[in-house]
Amino acid sequence: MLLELDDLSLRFGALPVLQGLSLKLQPGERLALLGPSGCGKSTVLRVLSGLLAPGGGQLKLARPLRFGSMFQQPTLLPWARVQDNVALPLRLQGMAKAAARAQALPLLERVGLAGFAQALPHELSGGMQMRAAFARALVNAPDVLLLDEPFGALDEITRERLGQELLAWCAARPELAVVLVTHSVFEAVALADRVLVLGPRPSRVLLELDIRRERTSTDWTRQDAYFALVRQAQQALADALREAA
Ligand SMILES: Nc1ncnc2c1ncn2[C@@H]1O[C@H](COP(=O)(O)OP(=O)(O)OP(=O)(O)O)[C@@H](O)[C@H]1O
Repeated sequence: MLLELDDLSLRFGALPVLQGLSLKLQPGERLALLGPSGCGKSTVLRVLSGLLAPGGGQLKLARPLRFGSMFQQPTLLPWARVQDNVALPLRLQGMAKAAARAQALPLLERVGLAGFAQALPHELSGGMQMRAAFARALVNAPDVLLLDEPFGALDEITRERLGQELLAWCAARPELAVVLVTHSVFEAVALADRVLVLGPRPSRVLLELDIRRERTSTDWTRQDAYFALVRQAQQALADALREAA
């Protein structure tokens, strides 16, 4: 076990957001979180990374963990070159500029942006900016990647391609664990090993789907089992939305 949330509860002032939420993450596992808008998915990511303290319950870490994060917007510094944007987490850890830049370069190559190291963010397309954000999330060799709707603002084709690149990256780094927040049931079942459907606020886990048991190595998103799991998650989500309404 890499990390565990045990019976988490959290409120913002008078607003109870999470109540009795438990989850576990194993090394190398990809976990997707689905749930109605505002149910607290981003809040769970903030608790996992230590940005928010649980109100009740516990966050247990197997050891001190490194986290990398990526959001719906690339959040690149507009005045900094792509290479410096990617190197930023290392600079914030105190690494010297030259060393941080050198460490950023192979990641830029890996995400297909080697030729754009000296470009400014506005010179990149939306998909390329997300690639730069992906490289930045990976530059400090994280144990856990926290992804908050990272492909949500992209067109369908770029979205699918980046999803495939995420899977390729995970295959190359078998120890890397991922928590993916998404609104897309299709994306969750396509990319994750396990899918958790959260209920309306105060939120807890309503349904857990184990994708690994069913997943095929090739053409997974064309299999009947894929669509059966998508339907199951859709049903749970529809129930949660009805409850929320
Ligand atoms: N810092 C904060 N202060 C007060 N309320 C907050 C804060 N952060 C989030 N909230 C509230 O907590 C609830 C959960 O927010 P959160 O962003 O975690 O939901 P979400 O499930 O990620 O939403 P969405 O799917 O729409 O992105 C919302 O009602 C939100 O308004």
